[in-house]
Amino acid sequence: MNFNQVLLIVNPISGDLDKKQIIQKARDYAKTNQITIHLFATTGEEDVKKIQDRLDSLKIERIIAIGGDGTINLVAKAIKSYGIPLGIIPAGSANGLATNYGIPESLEEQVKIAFGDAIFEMDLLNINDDICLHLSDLGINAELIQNYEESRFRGKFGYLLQSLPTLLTSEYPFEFEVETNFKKQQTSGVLLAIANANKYGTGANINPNGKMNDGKFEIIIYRKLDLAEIIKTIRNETDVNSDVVETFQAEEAKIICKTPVAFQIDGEFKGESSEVIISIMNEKLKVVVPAEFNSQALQA
Ligand SMILES: Nc1ncnc2c1ncn2[C@@H]1O[C@H](COP(=O)(O)OP(=O)(O)OP(=O)(O)O)[C@@H](O)[C@H]1O
Repeated sequence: MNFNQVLLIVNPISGDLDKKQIIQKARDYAKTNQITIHLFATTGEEDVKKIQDRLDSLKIERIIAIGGDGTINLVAKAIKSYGIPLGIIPAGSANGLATNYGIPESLEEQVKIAFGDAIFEMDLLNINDDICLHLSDLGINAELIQNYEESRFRGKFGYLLQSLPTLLTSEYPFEFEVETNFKKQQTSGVLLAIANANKYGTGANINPNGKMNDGKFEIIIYRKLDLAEIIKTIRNETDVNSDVVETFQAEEAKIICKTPVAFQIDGEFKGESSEVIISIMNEKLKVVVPAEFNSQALQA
């Protein structure tokens, strides 16, 4: 281990989970390896600036984030220009990025990986001047996130509870004009995803051929709600019907919605949007991943 100063960033409310045990495991691991831990608990107010203040005053060499996708997103926003590797201990209701990296369920292993030395440099997307690591979308999934955020119930159960009401009240299909550096087209669909990664936190693999370090992203359009095709996607079958799902790659893109459509980035609802502009950021994020992920990614 060639580092000593670690900033442990914990979201105390994510996933409706108590983080004491996770923090203790990280402290135990650090103590055994003569590593110093600095603890920062997010507050939901100006966390990006507060994290940067810590990085400016302490000589931090490794950051470990404990939270869900929203937490990882805000940490990435804070640290992207510092070049410090980020370990992830998933503890949210949605842990999509951790699912993409194959971070295991066992806390023991998660801690070991977060302190480990397999580093993957991932692309970051700039979407309407916000940062996106994982997946963003317009349409029915963002409506589900909006309904979840407005409801009283947190965690996975909260999402389940909002699924049916979202389906019943959604005014899909939505009309999109998509312009990339390669083509321009009019289309309509229930969901338009902008994918840096492959899978949602549920494991649904909507973008099996996407790579997080290729300087590109994928636009995936679900034209209609077709259960058979959705099941194929979840099972990771690649012969999805192109009448239902269309995927194409881009390096930059602009999406115009005929009427404003619900929009989310990395699981955080961003309101309704009628224009979405996407590009790849100059900065990359160094993520500490399981060694197996890196050996597969570098072979591919
Ligand atoms: N102490 C806090 N109190 C309230 N909100 C917080 C706090 N710390 C961070 N947040 C907010 O938590 C959100 C990130 O939560 P994250 O996505 O990591 O967990 P989650 O369990 O998946 O979240 P959610 O249940 O909202 O989907 C961010 O919007 C962030 O601003």
